[in-house]
Amino acid sequence: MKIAILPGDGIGPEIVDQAVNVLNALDLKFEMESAPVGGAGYAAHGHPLPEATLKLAQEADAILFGAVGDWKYDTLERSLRPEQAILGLRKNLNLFANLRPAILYPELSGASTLKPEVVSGLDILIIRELTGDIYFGKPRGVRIATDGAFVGEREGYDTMRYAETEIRRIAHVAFQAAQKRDKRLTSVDKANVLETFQFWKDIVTDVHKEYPDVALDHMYVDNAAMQLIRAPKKFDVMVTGNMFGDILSDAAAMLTGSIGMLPSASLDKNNKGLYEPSHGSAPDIAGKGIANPLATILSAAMMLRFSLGLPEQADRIENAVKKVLAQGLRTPDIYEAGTTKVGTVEMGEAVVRALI
Ligand SMILES: NC(=O)C1=CN([C@@H]2O[C@H](COP(=O)(O)OP(=O)(O)OC[C@H]3O[C@@H](n4cnc5c(N)ncnc54)[C@H](O)[C@@H]3O)[C@@H](O)[C@H]2O)C=CC1
Ligand SMILES: CC(C)CC(=O)C(=O)O
Ligand SMILES: [Mg+2]
Repeated sequence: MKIAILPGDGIGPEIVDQAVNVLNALDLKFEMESAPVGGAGYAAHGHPLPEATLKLAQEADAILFGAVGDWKYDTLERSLRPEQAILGLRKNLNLFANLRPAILYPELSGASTLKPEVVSGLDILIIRELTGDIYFGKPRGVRIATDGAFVGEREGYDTMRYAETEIRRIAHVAFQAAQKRDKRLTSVDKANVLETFQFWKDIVTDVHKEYPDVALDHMYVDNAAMQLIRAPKKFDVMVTGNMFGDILSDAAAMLTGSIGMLPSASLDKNNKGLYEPSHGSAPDIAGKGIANPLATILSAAMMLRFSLGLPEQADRIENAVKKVLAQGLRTPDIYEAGTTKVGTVEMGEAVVRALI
């Protein structure tokens, strides 16, 4: 089995190193090949998603991805900016289904900024559509306004759009995921304002006819953001578009104690996938050796479960993570008085030691 390793920028290489060590410690003899991506791809080959990197990703059975982005590239023209690498991989590989499980490990109930009783026992799944919406819609750009109150001025514009097929296929993923859990699905939209999301709501409602055993409700995204903080345990599975999912999943991350705890799987229709933490390249802490590698290690576990058909090995990694948390080891983002502060490498090494 071949795994493409794409560390990327900022803390990407630091956290991916730890996940690779954990995978190697399983002793399953994976074939792993690394390639530069994001700012690192631009620096090496003049493009954030070099051809050879895309080819490696296409040929591999699964992809382990760190993060891309670096302030020093923020002034490049958009097509050359690091973020185009992850957007390009998602689009090229048809990774339309992004699964972001927000689980609070009991040991971290005090690490969340919310009261323990609000978050303890939290186990929700956010399903984010990943290859459509305003992130990919065209046209987009900056132009001279030709109508409205600001005619003649420059205006920025993007296009929000969803095709019926795109909504149907993510709705099926969400209903099927709900069937395997508590059979409750919340579809998050902004149907009160946006045509795209009225259409989304109508299609999800139609797909629901095929899943009568799942209870479906609809919620506006602003309310959903509030409810996630007020009473997050009321949710089971949430499904939403690309942009709302991006924002809500970062909010959900804090329910788990830290964005450094939230893994993700981005899947195509055959469960080939790219696995990455939900966070970015964290340039503010890059190179300091303090990034939390657990979201990336847990993403590697998701890779074993969803793409490589090795659920027992995924369990091994997840149990090892539980064990190191029970041992009291904490990177600074999840540190509390009475626990032991460790760095990225020490945390990764502890997970390797905890594998049984
Ligand atoms: N999939 C990807 O590659 C993504 C890339 N980005 C890019 O990352 C760069 C930084 O973006 P930000 O908005 O700052 O988001 P970010 O997620 O990188 O960082 C937000 C905050 O969370 C902290 N943080 C993130 N991951 C952490 C970890 N594992 N351990 C401890 N603390 C952690 C950071 O230090 C920072 O204070 C930008 O260039 C952005 O475009 C952002 C999100 C996803
Ligand atoms: C480049 C961004 C769309 C990445 C991001 O924020 C995410 O996937 O969560
Ligand atoms: Mg994001």
